[in-house]
Amino acid sequence: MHTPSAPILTSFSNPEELVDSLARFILKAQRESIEKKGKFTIAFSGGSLPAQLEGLIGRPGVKWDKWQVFYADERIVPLDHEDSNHHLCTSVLFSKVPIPHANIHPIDYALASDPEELADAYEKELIREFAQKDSARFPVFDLILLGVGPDGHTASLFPGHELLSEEDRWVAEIVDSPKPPKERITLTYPVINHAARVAFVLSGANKAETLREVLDNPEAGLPASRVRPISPGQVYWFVDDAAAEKVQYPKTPFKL
Ligand SMILES: O=C1O[C@H](COP(=O)(O)O)[C@@H](O)[C@H](O)[C@H]1O
Repeated sequence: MHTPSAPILTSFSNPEELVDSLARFILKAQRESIEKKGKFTIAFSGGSLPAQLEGLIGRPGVKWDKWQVFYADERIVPLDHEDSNHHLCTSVLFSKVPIPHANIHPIDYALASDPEELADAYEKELIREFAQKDSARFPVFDLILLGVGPDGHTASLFPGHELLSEEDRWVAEIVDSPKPPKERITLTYPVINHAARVAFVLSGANKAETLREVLDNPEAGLPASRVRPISPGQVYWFVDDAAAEKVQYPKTPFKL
């Protein structure tokens, strides 16, 4: 009944085409969400992802005032620190578009000395946006944008980590991240897998082996393989040809 749909993989031969198609995809998701609910809820990752979003800058039709932006994961560092995903997204995208400040939801760094409290506070921020936790078991993001590290981690869900089996919390802290900085928060699988859409964005030959393992060998259970939104949710992969070099998984031409 709630069997996840198969991931949709699209590979692009040039970077401009990837960036433009991703922006068009996001715009369509935004349009559908605003038509239904009058707003667009989206979660951003850090790493290499924000640079792929430049197709949104200056694009007609983006209703920035309707966006509610959260982070799929965040490093527990000051918001203007070079390791902060919020800082990265702000410098690459948010500072260049007319998004109201109040529509962006960063972590509360004042709680940094207690990562669990910080994660709980971020969960409360989500509850305020999405409804009471009791009435809505998990929030349904309109779109979650994810990257994948070479080890197959996504958001701050790392291979072999106990957080991979979190079933209850919306947001969890991690204090032993194998990739620095050690202290972070992350959306959990129940949240990611309740999203209406999840889009992975991946580029470069250094991700080719990871993509092969994630899509051709999901039984290995790498964190990115476990992202399978329940129906009618859908997971999309936007990759370049270099990243797609080794994968056997069938590719689908891009269409909106
Ligand atoms: O640490 C992180 O890594 C992942 C992957 O980063 P990438 O640079 O290999 O794309 C990223 O998606 C996540 O948000 C970040 O905190």
